[in-house]
Amino acid sequence: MAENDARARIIDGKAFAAGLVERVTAASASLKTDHGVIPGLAVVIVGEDPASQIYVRNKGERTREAGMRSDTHRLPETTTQAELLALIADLNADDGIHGILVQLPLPAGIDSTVVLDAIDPDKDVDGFHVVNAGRLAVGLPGMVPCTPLGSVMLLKDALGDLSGLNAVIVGRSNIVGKPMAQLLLAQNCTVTIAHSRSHDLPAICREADILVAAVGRPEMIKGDWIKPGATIIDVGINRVPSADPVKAAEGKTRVVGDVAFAQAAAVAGAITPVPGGVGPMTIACLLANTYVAACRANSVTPVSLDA
Ligand SMILES: Nc1nc2c(c(=O)[nH]1)N[C@@H](CN(C=O)c1ccc(C(=O)N[C@@H](CCC(=O)O)C(=O)O)cc1)CN2
Repeated sequence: MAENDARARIIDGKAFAAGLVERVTAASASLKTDHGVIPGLAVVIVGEDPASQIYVRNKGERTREAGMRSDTHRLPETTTQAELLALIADLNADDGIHGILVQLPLPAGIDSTVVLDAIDPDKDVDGFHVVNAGRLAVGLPGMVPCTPLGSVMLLKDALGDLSGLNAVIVGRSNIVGKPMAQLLLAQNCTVTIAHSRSHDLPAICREADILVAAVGRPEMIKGDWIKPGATIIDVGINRVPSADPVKAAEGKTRVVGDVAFAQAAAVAGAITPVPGGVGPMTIACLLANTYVAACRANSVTPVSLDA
């Protein structure tokens, strides 16, 4: 089979995310009608990072389209940590705001751990607060990080029951790798977290029924690292020069994942594309978390957002 003869099923994260957003929109409308509550999300961005500006604009648009309140706080690059913490304190105290998100990365000089841990854990719709990491680890209800949450939704939709499957996660970040491991453990998978220092990474990956790539290295995971029929979740979003040398010389770029897609798709059973796989689930899950936070703040039982 030629390298680009894809035979894996393509997991359409864009379509799944659109369905989830529809369900969140309907649930939020009922929350307003039945309880007079409009979910409110505050997004804080510091500095001018161009990619972050786009993500934040998209979050604002999606939030308003879902019928929620959206406040965006754009702070200059020169903002001090104390000023940012003061804004977070105000948002923590604002009863109309149920979700607070500080866009990452933050400028050098601001300690993101201190900032994220200043957010009220019940408003921490990113699920990055240490209290939410702890809740996830011990199986208590909390806020679950959006990218891992969306990835598990895609896996359950693709495979049904995940019990007993071997899951290998490549990447040990606090915002993807570690919470992904907790979520897959909760689904009764046998979980391995591998990383750049793991010995014989290809051999570890070849054991995976479910392979989650979250390393941030363009196309690092090759086709011969993949067990035939495995399900691949590619969390990577890497901007690289265009494949067309003329366009590349003009500075044009394209987005690729952490997995060499064509090679992997020739071996895997199912795979998320980049773009259009896990990425769209991140914002859809952010809206879902904001809806759930608004329900909890008003002692309302959230409706199921399952498909
Ligand atoms: N506070 C947070 N900061 C950041 C997060 C986060 O979840 N919380 N994640 C990323 C950025 N991000 C959202 O903020 C994000 C990135 C990418 C996508 C997405 O849908 N990507 C598209 C491709 C986009 C492209 O072509 O450039 C896709 O995969 O289809 C959504 C959200 C870092 N910061």
